[in-house]
Amino acid sequence: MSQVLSELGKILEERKAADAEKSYVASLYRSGLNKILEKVGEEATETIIAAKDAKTNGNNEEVIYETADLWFHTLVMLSELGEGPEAVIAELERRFDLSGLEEKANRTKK
Ligand SMILES: N=c1c2ncn([C@@H]3O[C@H](COP(=O)(O)OP(=O)(O)OP(=O)(O)O)[C@@H](O)[C@H]3O)c2ncn1[C@@H]1O[C@H](COP(=O)(O)O)[C@@H](O)[C@H]1O
Repeated sequence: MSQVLSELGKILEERKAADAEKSYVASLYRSGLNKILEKVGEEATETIIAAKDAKTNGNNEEVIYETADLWFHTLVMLSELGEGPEAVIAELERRFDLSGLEEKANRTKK
């Protein structure tokens, strides 16, 4: 797993005990799951807009920035639910040798 994701997962866990006045992540935990989900929604929308703009202007800088915001907020969401980035990495690893179509067919069988 990416060292950055792993380290960030640890920091997010540590921030559960941090002062919400001094830490953005702690302030999100204090606000609760609905606020975190609102941020995930906001960042997803901003990412979509940035991707459309990138296609038009040929510059990917903004879409990379917004995608980082989106990934970050989804990691905070998972952390709030007691999960870390390793769980998502493990799920992606599980899918490695499966074609997307096969994986989708397996999903509907569940
Ligand atoms: N990777 C990030 C990261 N990415 C984005 N953000 C914050 O996410 C917010 C993005 O939301 P917006 O763009 O909507 O900004 P905003 O208008 O201030 O947000 P709202 O007031 O609307 O909630 C900004 O405040 C960014 O600073 C992040 N904040 C923290 N991290 C990581 O988390 C660690 C812990 O952060 P703290 O808890 O703040 O110490 C940091 O060391 C970083 O590694």
